[in-house]
Amino acid sequence: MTANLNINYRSPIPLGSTVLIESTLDKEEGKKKFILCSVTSTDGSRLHTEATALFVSISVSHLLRG
Ligand SMILES: CCCCCCCCCCCCCC(=O)SCCNC(=O)CCNC(=O)[C@H](O)C(C)(C)COP(=O)(O)OP(=O)(O)OC[C@H]1O[C@@H](n2cnc3c(N)ncnc32)[C@H](O)[C@@H]1OP(=O)(O)O
Repeated sequence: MTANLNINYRSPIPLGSTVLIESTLDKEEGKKKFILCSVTSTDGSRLHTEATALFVSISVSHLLRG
């Protein structure tokens, strides 16, 4: 479950262009997974977007609680 999501938009993505999206597991602490993500041009020369996210593992009952 997404607990936190931060996105920095560094440069516009031209409509119709192809981009490279890379995401990596930065670290894991118990139920918490910290993810890094970037969106670049396919040759990697231009950074479009970078993001960090925290995902927390949950049980099904967490969802049912509402
Ligand atoms: C350009 C790139 C784009 C990238 C796009 C990517 C696409 C992604 C797509 C995204 C699409 C989105 C679509 C969607 O996903 S939609 C879903 C959106 N998310 C929700 O609705 C989540 C609502 N929140 C909850 O259900 C609960 O709060 C959760 C499950 C998150 C935790 O409740 P739970 O009762 O289970 O656990 P806990 O409260 O004991 O916490 C456990 C641990 O976590 C730490 N903690 C909790 N919250 C935060 C926080 N905000 N910052 C920092 N830390 C936080 C907390 O301190 C504790 O740490 P520790 O004390 O154990 O060390």
